[in-house]
Amino acid sequence: MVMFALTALAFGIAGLHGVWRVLDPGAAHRIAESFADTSFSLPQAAGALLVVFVLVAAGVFVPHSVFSRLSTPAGRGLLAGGAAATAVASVCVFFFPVVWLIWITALFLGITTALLVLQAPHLHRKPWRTAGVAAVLLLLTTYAFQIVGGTQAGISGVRWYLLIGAVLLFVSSALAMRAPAGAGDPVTGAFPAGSAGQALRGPTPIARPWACYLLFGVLGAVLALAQPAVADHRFGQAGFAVIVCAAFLGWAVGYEAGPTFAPGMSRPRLTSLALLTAGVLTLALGIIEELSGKAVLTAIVTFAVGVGVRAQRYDFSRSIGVGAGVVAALLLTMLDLDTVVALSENASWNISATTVAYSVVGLVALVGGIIALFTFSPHGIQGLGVDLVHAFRTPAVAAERAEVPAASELAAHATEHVTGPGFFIAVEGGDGSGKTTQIQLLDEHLRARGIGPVVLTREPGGTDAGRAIREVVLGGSGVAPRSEALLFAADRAHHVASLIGPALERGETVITDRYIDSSLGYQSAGRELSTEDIAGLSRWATEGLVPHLTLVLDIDPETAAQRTAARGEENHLDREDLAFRRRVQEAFLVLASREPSRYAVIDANREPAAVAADIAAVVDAHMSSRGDHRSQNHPHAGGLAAPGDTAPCGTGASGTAPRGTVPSDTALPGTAGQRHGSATQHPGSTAQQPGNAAEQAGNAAQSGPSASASPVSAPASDEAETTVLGAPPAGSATAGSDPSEAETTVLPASAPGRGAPGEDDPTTVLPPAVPGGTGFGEDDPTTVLPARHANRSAPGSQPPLGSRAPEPNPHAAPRQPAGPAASETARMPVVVPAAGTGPAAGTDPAAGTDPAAGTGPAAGTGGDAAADPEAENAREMPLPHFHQRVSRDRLVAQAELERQARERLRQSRLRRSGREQPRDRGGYDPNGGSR
Ligand SMILES: Nc1ncnc2c1ncn2[C@@H]1O[C@H](COP(=O)(O)OP(=O)(O)OP(=O)(O)O)[C@@H](O)[C@H]1O
Ligand SMILES: Cc1cn([C@H]2C[C@H](O)[C@@H](COP(=O)(O)O)O2)c(=O)[nH]c1=O
Repeated sequence: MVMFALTALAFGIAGLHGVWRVLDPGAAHRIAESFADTSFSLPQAAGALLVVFVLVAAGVFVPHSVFSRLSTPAGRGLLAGGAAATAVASVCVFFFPVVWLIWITALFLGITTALLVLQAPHLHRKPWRTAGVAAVLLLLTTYAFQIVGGTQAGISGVRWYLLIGAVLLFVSSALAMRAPAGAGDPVTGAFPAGSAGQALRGPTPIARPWACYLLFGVLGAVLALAQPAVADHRFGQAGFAVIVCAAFLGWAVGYEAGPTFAPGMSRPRLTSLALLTAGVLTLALGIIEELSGKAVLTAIVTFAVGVGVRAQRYDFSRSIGVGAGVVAALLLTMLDLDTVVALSENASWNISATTVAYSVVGLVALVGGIIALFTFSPHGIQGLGVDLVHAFRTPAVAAERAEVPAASELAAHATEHVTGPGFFIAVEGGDGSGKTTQIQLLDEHLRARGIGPVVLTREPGGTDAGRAIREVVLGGSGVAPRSEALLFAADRAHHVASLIGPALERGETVITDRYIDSSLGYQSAGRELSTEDIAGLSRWATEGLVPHLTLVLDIDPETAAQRTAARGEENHLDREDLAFRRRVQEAFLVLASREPSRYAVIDANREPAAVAADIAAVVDAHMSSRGDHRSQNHPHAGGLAAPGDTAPCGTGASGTAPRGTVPSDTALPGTAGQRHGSATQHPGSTAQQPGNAAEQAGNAAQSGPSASASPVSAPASDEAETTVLGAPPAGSATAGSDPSEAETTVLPASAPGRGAPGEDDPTTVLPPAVPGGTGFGEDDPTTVLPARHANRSAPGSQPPLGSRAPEPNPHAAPRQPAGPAASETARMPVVVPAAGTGPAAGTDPAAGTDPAAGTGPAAGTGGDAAADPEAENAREMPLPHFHQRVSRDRLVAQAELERQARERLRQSRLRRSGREQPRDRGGYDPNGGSR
């Protein structure tokens, strides 16, 4: 907002300046004369600028490895020294503005920046915040000078600006020295606000990041060309500041808006179109010869860059792209070019070096954008029209992708099952965090309190079938990542259906050593599989059952690694490297920060007894706030909650295990996917409003008796070292109970086992072919189209809704034979999973008819995804694709189809009341038994 206001102000001043010039024609003449007098040479200036840039870059890059070995106090001392040295050099430039002094200052500046980034990496993440403020300062300084002394005076403004910078550097140097030791050092269990998404996203490589490099290249070029263009067109130094401000502004808005921008468009396509747009507008930048036009176009170009790069998960250095763009642009500017091309009798085009530079960069981006349109998306240009038509609409699917799924899906799931009155605890944490040890201690604690029965179980391997799966998935060197994900989900499905669900129905307390979050941590954050798919898979496997309480044992990954190494029994996952462990650990923390009412983060670096004491306190608080109805070994003491009951605390539905809130966007916190954690409720009961940790903490403070009675306090933020997350407000919100909210989900990704379209139903919106496949993810390459007579090919394909009993048993899903055998023959070649997208690939008879289907290893070949570049790309774009040519009429009808599908879904949920009886009982004791 500050940037906006200041830039608006600057434009206002520019406007006034223009008026003044119009009112005083002599002034314009004088300015032109003063330029004519100078011996300014653009090629030389561009060369000098290039050296400045290279020296800054050298300073930023070269010493990293040296500095990173320094201890914190030494690093801080060096930072203070660097700032002081830069300040001294800047003062020297002020008095002796010679070019070699400017270069020395540039080198110092680079080194100081490198030191700063090492000490405070978060400062580097959104450069427009810091550089933007500097640009606005420059704008104000140079305008002030130009208004008083004319265009030429703007140059003196730059010198004074340098002096202001020097003073600020002296001050910051002193502050850096005085900062208390340890300030800003990371603490376990905490992550800097805003960095969670980045932390969890981790280094997610994309197969072909060249489009992102090109986008950053355009950004570098337009920034670098601002000064030469200004000199070329004699806009004055303030003109430079205007263009730079516009560039930062556009970039910032684009980057922030990126995840939600054009929600109806697939992300690879958005990136491609952004590149294409940036190319066209950069070309235009070369043609336009007027300041405000240049500034506005620059802002739109950088906006496109922001949107385009943010639409991708990426793991590459933006500095490389920006650096290449800067160097290319400045080298082109050094060409000594100045030609006038007559366009007509009255119009001519002045081709200068900057014009050429803009044009070349724009052309490269334009060509790159066109190539990206064909190759970046797995679909090529197929469906481009659909994406364009739907780009700015927020159909249900697009809305899910953008912002809302958790709440709506919760509401949807809440109507499906009522689980028994038991209490469900999951213990999560990295390998060696002490889960097994703590579960034993918790069991003892509950036993001492007279709470029982308590079922101790684990994943994988809580059941007989699960033990066989454990052997497969953890034995030897493991299986392919996707198989791994499916096997964990398979174990979980059976675990819930045969052990956890029935135990909860009986009113028992279930403590599981790992649950859904482990899949999100290991397979999504760790293995870097799509979070959407992993969440969807678990959601489907568990039919949305989530624990009342999840205890996250937060441990320094190095300590945990030492513990597992000392213990001696390591599986292949235990032996993953530290980066992997860190990603897993951070994923748990992100998940916990989403739903503080359902999570507690415990510092597990401490002695077992201290950890156990915290856990006992948290569990006691949660249990007592629920009425602790099982404390007399009295199964079903709590009974089933009647619709309309109010949950005594926000841990879930009243007396029931909550269903549904499997976070589906863990890779995107702080972005479009920043969906708030939620708890679900039995219909009619109060539901917790989606909200962030801080909001919920705030709510808790004002909440009713249950919250205030709890000995556990809600955290003020998610940065507490040991975050003991307390009970949320009793009547915190009611939004989730609004049936209309359920309607915001069209056949959610969570439900491959239900809601399949009826073949006889012409108004069915095709559900996803794989869990999570509705396209909610940032990396979703598809637009979901309505389809008729299409069959699902998801794991556990279901018969169409129309063929099911009128009152379908919601537990029926897992019983359906999975895989190809269950797929019915498609009457139309509609569902063709993309190459390598999952188990369904190759199962559709239409696969052979689609060119894309045969390209990937999964299309019937069963090849290794990791080995194949195509498959590697598919790994990033793992959602199903609907290769159907869509008629215009159908597109027009889509909104109506979705509405009808929603209505039917809502009706069918309302009708559902069946409940499956347990089929398989088992139990797990970490020591081999159960009690
Ligand atoms: N608080 C603690 N301090 C030191 N050592 C501990 C602590 N808790 C557990 N340990 C030891 O660390 C090792 C791993 O503990 P434990 O098996 O409980 O962890 P885990 O999280 O269940 O591991 P995994 O996930 O690999 O099964 C064991 O040797 C255990 O004795
Ligand atoms: C449930 C689940 C587990 N894992 C991994 C995590 C561990 O490395 C092993 C289980 O070993 P433990 O000694 O029983 O903790 O499996 C996973 O990657 N994904 C999951 O969903």
